[in-house]
Amino acid sequence: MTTIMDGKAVAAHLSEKIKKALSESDKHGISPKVAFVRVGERSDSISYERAAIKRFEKFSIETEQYHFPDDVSARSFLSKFREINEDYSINGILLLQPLPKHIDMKRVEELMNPIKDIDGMTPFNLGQVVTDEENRLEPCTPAGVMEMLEFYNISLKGKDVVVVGASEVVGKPLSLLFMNHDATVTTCNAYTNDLARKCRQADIIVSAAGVINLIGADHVKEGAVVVDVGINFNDAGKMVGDVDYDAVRDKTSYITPVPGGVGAITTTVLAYHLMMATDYQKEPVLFLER
Ligand SMILES: Nc1nc2c(c(=O)[nH]1)N[C@@H](CN(C=O)c1ccc(C(=O)N[C@@H](CCC(=O)O)C(=O)O)cc1)CN2
Repeated sequence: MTTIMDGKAVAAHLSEKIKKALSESDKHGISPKVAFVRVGERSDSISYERAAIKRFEKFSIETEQYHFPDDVSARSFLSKFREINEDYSINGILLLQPLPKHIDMKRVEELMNPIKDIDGMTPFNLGQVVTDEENRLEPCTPAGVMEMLEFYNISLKGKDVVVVGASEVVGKPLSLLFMNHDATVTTCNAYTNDLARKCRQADIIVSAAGVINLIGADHVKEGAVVVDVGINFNDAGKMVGDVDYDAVRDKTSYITPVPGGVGAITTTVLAYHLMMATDYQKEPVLFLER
């Protein structure tokens, strides 16, 4: 029997913790604020930002949006970014990725205050994933995958995991999170030979490649867990994942749909990270239960 993993249920569970933290922070007169920073008009960035704003509004969390044209000079962008970073009223920053090529992402990552980095992209926060520190700010999508697996009591120790996609925002940190749980991880990329054979060896497959129908029935062994992190839009403008869901579903023990799977958790993780970030910034007034 296949269990369809429900991202909304996981998000609802996490939302309770956020509401509790918000009510505690309110008692101390603390109102968290998040800044969204976007350069250009990429449709994936716009839809992620829109979804995140909607989520924050549901929690009545204040948001500020900073939009720059695609051709903004690197100098002028970095100068404004510095201001946002140093603004004491802003507790968390989400920088929509990717940036246009003429802006050096490494410069921005190094510049961002790790304590405001609610999407865990700075070298400091990624380093904390490597060393498996507690209470860290990790990238939201990988964190959402872990929340999903934990919610459904899927054990990771000793499991063979294949992560398809090696991006800095999802694939690489996600592979590290699995390693921290004592899983054996294979990280595949666009050059991987015989992807189907590698995937068939996996107890858990996570696809984060951004390629429609990349994972078919031939990639999945009977009883495997399949997590689809892909957010793609097909020719009809419908949101679809990387997995050929109808072809794969009956072979799996657990599977995530798109939409309604991991994507439905990510923005709630972002809100939770904002509470963590605010909590650190307001020490010694700690209001988040750990
Ligand atoms: N700083 C980052 N920027 C971007 C990231 C990221 O992880 N960090 N990822 C992409 C995300 N993305 C498209 O590529 C994207 C993600 C989520 C949504 C969305 O509409 N989410 C909905 C629910 C979707 C679902 O149920 O699966 C929601 O959260 O309510 C759109 C696009 C872009 N940039």
